[in-house]
Amino acid sequence: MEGNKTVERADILEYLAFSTYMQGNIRQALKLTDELLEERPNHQRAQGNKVYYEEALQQQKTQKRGELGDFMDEDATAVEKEYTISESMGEVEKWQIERQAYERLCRGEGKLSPEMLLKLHCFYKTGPSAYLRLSPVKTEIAHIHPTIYIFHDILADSEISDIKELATPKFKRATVQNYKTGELETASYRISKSSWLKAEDSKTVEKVNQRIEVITGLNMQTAEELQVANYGIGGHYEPHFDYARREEKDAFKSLGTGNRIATFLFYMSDVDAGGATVFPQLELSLWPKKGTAAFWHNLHPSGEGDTLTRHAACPVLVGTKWVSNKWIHERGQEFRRPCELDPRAL
Ligand SMILES: O=C(O)CCC(=O)C(=O)O
Ligand SMILES: [Fe+2]
Repeated sequence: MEGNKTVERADILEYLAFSTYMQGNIRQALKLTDELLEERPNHQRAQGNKVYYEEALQQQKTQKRGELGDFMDEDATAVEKEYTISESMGEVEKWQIERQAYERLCRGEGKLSPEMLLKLHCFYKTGPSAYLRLSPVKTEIAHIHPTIYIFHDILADSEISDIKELATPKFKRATVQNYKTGELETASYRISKSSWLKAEDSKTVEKVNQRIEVITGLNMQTAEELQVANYGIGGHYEPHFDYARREEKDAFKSLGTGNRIATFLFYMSDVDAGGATVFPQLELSLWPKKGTAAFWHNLHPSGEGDTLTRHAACPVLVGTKWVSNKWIHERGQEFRRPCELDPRAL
């Protein structure tokens, strides 16, 4: 990419401004146009667009005052489209803040605090099982409280090709669960293709499941099958929890294995640009690297959901992104990750 100088920065800024405008974020479109004009003060279309965006912004402000009250910020256009229905202003504002963090982290502009950075470290995980003693796993701590682990060189290229080959013929558009009706449906906030692989499907899938068990110390008997997902350009999954909240109707009921206690996420490709997994409340972006995996607990040891684990898959900008997820459930972990009475215990 670095060597490819065929596109002018000014052109990128112009297109980016227009597409940002089309998504409803006029203020950002104006900001990008100002940036373009700083570089090219005589850019005619940019001069015209600036006036146009300024007027649109003014118009939007007047409209919004009528609809939502004086304190609504103009940046909320995109928010409004999906969120006005019955949510209170507090919810809208929260959504807006999260949206800004999501976009910032996707651009790679997250900043972990110096205190956090001091605590991050790497080590070889050598126990407790004999497997790990013989074959230690390169482990990186990417965040503390909640602890987010990155395991390096955890999948071989040959295993990745096997998994891709098995998954591809079964791909379907990915769905989400409607939290009111419990139905699975497609949604514009999750764009990818996915399929599920059983351990019985192949020796590779069976071995991969065993590896997750050894590394996490958690029981795989109650885990979901291995989900494989592929994101094309623009593919993404907006901020969400992997675990079910109390108000969600019958989530995971048919499985009978409780909530999703933990997530194990394999990266099965590098991504040329975009495609990070981001945690908006943690200032954390994880960049896909073929053969690595991320792991975190979604629930506190009390069984209470850890809201800080809310995360998203950023849009792929260049290239394609492959991941596979193993969602590990509560049942079967009673002695491996014992409960705590304190709801917030770590
Ligand atoms: O693809 C990613 O980076 C994250 C995917 C994810 O969060 C999910 O499928 O639940
Ligand atoms: Fe997720």
